[in-house]
Amino acid sequence: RNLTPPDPGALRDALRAALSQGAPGAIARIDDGATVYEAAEGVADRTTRRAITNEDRFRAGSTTKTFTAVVVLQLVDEGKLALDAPVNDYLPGAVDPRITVRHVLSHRSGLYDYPNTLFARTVPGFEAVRNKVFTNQELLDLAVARPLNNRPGASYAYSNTNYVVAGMLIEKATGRPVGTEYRERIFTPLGLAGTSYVHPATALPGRHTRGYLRPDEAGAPLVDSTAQTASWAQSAGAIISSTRDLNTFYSAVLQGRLTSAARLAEMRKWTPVNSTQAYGLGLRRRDLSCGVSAYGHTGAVQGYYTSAFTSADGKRSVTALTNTSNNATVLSTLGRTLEAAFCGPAAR
Ligand SMILES: CC1(C)S[C@@H]2[C@H](NC(=O)CCCC[C@H](NC(=O)C[NH3+])C(=O)[O-])C(=O)N2[C@H]1C(=O)[O-]
Repeated sequence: RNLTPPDPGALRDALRAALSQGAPGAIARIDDGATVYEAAEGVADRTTRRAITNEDRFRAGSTTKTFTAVVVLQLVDEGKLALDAPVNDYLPGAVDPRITVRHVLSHRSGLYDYPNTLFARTVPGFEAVRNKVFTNQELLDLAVARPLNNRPGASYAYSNTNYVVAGMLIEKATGRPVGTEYRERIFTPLGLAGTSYVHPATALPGRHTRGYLRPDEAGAPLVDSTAQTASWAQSAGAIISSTRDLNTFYSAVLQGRLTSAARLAEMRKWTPVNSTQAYGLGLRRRDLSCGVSAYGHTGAVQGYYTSAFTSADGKRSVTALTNTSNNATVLSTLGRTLEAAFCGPAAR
């Protein structure tokens, strides 16, 4: 399907709206074949007032889940994991014996989402973990202390625990840390020079935007959440990236450059989330108002909201970032960058 050209004005307007709703800064980049559109509004640093640009790296949150799913699917291609095998075949006694690898990648395992407990109170919860280093088992223990949300396979229920388990599967199958697998299987082959996995280091490498967490209490000042281990997230959300790199990555995923065609087809087996959204394996599908569907993921880690999506053929991608979080209005506004990228002026 030939897409209408992107609407740079709508892209800029979406970022300006995010600033009016509390984001100190916002950036977005569209890669449409060889044509690049960029927008940037506001500041990367509220103290120095330095302007944010698309050169600024950021905590990419749950877009990490797509990287993790790609590595798991590569291991399936290599015969080291099987999608419909029980997780416990690889991690004895780890979870309910009915849960399969496919269940965790599609958020249908029923495993409890432990951030609901950790971050029930936003800033106290964050301050309690920002310098902590968790083992995967400690995070899993937080989850299995609670009953399953649903019978494994019965329904969709988003849970970071699923991608902690996926990271454990990668490390068991390869004998290496997930960061090594990300780097050797994805970052280096795709030339993602602005993308890294530095857990548990708290500093973001290279030029980056600071992140600002909005407290629950109305009117309370933003909290600078830039420095954190992100250890609560790891293979569920600790990758650092850039707008350029996430556009390159999602384009490569949908063009089948990282997995076999059969495994990409598995990624695109959809579980409905609502009337306009579905979840595959580490991949979201968003059905837009203009009839176009976009494929990618969103992310929320303290101080950073990310949205990264590409077209069905991977030829047009858009990534956007605001350097604030715990602000549902801003997260919703970030979704407008999809309409700007894939629906063109008619959507305004
Ligand atoms: C489904 C999401 C949006 S949330 C999920 C994951 N992030 C988390 O689970 C952390 C959420 C708490 C972070 C914090 N919020 C609170 O503390 C609220 N009390 C904030 O906003 O910075 C991620 O990333 N995913 C996004 C995704 O996949 O799109």
